[in-house]
Amino acid sequence: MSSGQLRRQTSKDYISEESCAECSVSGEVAPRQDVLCPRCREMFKLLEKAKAVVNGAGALSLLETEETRINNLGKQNRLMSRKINVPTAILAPYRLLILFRIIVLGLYHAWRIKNRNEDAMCLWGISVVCEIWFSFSWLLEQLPKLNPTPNSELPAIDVFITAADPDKESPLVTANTALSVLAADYPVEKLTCYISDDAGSLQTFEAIAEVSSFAALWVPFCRKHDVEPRGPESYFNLKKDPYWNKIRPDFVKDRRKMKREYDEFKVRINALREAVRRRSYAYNALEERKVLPEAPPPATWMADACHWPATWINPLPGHRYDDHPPVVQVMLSSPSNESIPTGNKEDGRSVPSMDLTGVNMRLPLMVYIAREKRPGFEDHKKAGALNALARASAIISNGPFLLNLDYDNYVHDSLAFREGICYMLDGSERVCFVQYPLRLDGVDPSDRYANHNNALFDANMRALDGIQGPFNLGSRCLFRRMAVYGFDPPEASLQRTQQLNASDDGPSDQKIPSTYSKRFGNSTSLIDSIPVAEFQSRPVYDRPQETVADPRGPVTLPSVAEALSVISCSYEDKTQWGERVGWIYGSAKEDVATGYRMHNQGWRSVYCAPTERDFFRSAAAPINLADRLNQILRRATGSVEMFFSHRNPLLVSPNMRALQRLAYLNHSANPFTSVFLTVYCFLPAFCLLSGQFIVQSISATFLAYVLALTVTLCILTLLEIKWSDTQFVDWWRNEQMRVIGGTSAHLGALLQGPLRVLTGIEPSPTAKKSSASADDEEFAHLYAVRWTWLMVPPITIMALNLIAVAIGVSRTIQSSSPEWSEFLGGLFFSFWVMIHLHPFAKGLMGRRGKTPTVVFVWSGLVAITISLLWLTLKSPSGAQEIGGSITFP
Ligand SMILES: O=c1ccn([C@@H]2O[C@H](COP(=O)(O)OP(=O)(O)O[C@H]3O[C@H](CO)[C@@H](O)[C@H](O)[C@H]3O)[C@@H](O)[C@H]2O)c(=O)[nH]1
Repeated sequence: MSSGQLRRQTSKDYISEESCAECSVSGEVAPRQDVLCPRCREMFKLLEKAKAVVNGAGALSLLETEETRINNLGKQNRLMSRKINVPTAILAPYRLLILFRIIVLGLYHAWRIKNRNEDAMCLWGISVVCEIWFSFSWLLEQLPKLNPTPNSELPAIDVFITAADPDKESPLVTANTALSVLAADYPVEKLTCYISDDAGSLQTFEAIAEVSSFAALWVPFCRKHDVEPRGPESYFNLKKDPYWNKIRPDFVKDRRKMKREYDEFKVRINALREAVRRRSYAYNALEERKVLPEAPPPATWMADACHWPATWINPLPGHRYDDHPPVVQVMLSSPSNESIPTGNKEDGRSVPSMDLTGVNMRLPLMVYIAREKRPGFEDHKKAGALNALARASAIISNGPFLLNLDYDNYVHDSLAFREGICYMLDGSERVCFVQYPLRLDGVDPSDRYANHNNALFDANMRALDGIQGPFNLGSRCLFRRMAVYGFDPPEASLQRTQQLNASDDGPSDQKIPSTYSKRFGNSTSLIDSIPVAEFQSRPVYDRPQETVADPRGPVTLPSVAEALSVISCSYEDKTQWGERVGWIYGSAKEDVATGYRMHNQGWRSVYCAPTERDFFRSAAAPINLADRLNQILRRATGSVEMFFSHRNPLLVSPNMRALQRLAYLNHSANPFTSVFLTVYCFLPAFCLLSGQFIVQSISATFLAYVLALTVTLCILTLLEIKWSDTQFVDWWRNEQMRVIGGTSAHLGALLQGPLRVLTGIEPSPTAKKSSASADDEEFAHLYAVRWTWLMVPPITIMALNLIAVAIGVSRTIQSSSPEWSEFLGGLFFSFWVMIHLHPFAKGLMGRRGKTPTVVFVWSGLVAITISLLWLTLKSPSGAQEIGGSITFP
């Protein structure tokens, strides 16, 4: 199939006109080549050629032939995406307000520095430093939002699903993700689904085998009745009427049959754990010896009594539990395949795909991959798994685009792949990846811990889309394979190739593919699959047929053997995988680091987040307070690591735009705000305890500044809510989590980050609550109270503020000359802190008041210690009267 046909397919239903969206010229020629769409650019070149054949007889016929060619080209290559600007009525006041607020902030800080609080220099000094940092931090966050794009109304492959541990990540959830990919609306011969199983677990393998059988029913059902979403769990759990808009009379019968089949499928998947356990050596050993052998790892037998190849029968000394040999197994063959070759085992399953009426229907290719794990080799977690998938897929299917999904991120809208791929094919050869937002199922209705994170997904990422593009967020990201391989964007690549050709020396790894082995490793099949750099700079439709057409032939045994070799542990030795090639190693945030490398090379990314539809959703979310704090801790640790690494955004190359650089700087420096924020949250308590305030007197000037800063912030927020199409409640939850995370997990990250840079210890993964594993009570996990040391600072802040309010009230009431303004200032300030910590307090209470006693003991002790410390510091003589009646020794 030609690229033109592919484009026409992907643009189906979206483009009804032929005019150029970039230059707004229909069939005419605009003067500047750099603002033209590919079609107009061709027209422009054509006129230039015609002019060159001055008055010659050939001019007219040349013009006619070229015109016909371009018209055909134009028809095939209509633009499929367009950028919609934020209305000026919102953007202009938004930018003006930012400017105005910067001026007010400048004046406010000057005023604050000039007007010292001589009575409480300590309070004054700390508050001024904190406020200056907040302004700096606000600037870092606000400036990249100067040029947002609201929504992209747009019309997507080698899909990677990563799974790590079937005990923590339900195989049923992984199976649902795989089914949603297989049922996506994309040409089956163009779609390959890879499931990476880092545990090499037979349980996951057999679940995927079940998927391949069930897909033969599920995919035809989805296509026949056009059902959405195409993950069966989410489809059968839909709250809306399933029969709405369905006109085929056999729908009711088919749906009932599918529901029965899916229930049986679930039972089979859920029974696998026990079934596999019974077949494992470890289980037998446990049964016999009543102890689980620590090492060597257990050998396991498959259902047909064959040895499961991802376990050793005779393990070597030193093998750990999760060590295993590599496995590549083609579970569903591509349409052109006659037989299914397997790596390590001979019993390939071929599943006939029958639709509900008994007619054969083709299914996409599906491959199970477990990369090798051995003692002495670092596995690099998810980044390592993705790099192994990138190499194996290059040999098996070599799709020019890669889409990666966490085990729980299923395709919610069947058009998701088509939409994303349109951005890639639109002549936007500089686009390295298209990022989709994360939308969650199973979050409590009030979204207590801001799990939906709409401020990030709908405001910050959209804002970056107006600069150089959103960050890579780890999952739901469609990559250009060449960008993953670490190549420069087309123009830079072309320039470099030309320079190299001219000078004919230098590090020519883009010119002489023989040096590729140092970069990509020794697999000749892998190196042969990399198209030569020359085609990088040409539009997709202008490249030789073989670089854009389906490169997949039948998956042969030699290619499976080669795929096995590139997923061995030692393959990456002395190569650039994990550094200049593939996903970056050594970072808790391999995603952001990988996207950062690409932006630094001059690539741009695109955000694909239409408001009216969710392309991907996640079936699991950390809705428990402790889990959420640990998730924030892990992410913030990645940010701190980035700050202290050679990827510090202050050191970027000139290829990265200034505002994009600021956005990365804000991302990596953000946890430092926690120090100032924590100190600032203690200030109201200190104010109330001491009877002082952060300014000497609450004057009209001070109030005017506070009012101006608050009002501008409110209007900015309203405008931001408007252009990002979010709700006020999303913004407010985000603000609360910013304070909760800032006073807990971010502080932890500041301790853990540098330690990790020095020691390289990996943080533990995030625990998530899967909606597919139903609890007796809905959102029961939300109310479970679990202790983590990250809770100590916010508990202390709350306790101290409460004690201070009590002391402040008592002193003011009993005093003969009460300092009302200082008291009210401190009270308001304290209230501000407490309402931000409200979700945290609720999280501590649980549902039935089952808060661990340690929480109260800790909070009481720390709060009393700090109060006494403060009073002692205030009164060196050792005795001071507070409020006339309360005295401290
Ligand atoms: O050794 C590993 C560890 C994890 N995974 C998979 O990676 C995905 C993410 O897991 P993990 O990183 O433990 O969970 P989270 O903390 O939830 O990950 C968030 O944060 C990561 C780092 O920023 C991103 O890559 C993820 O997309 C994002 O969901 C899951 O599908 C895992 O199965 C592996 O394949 N191998």
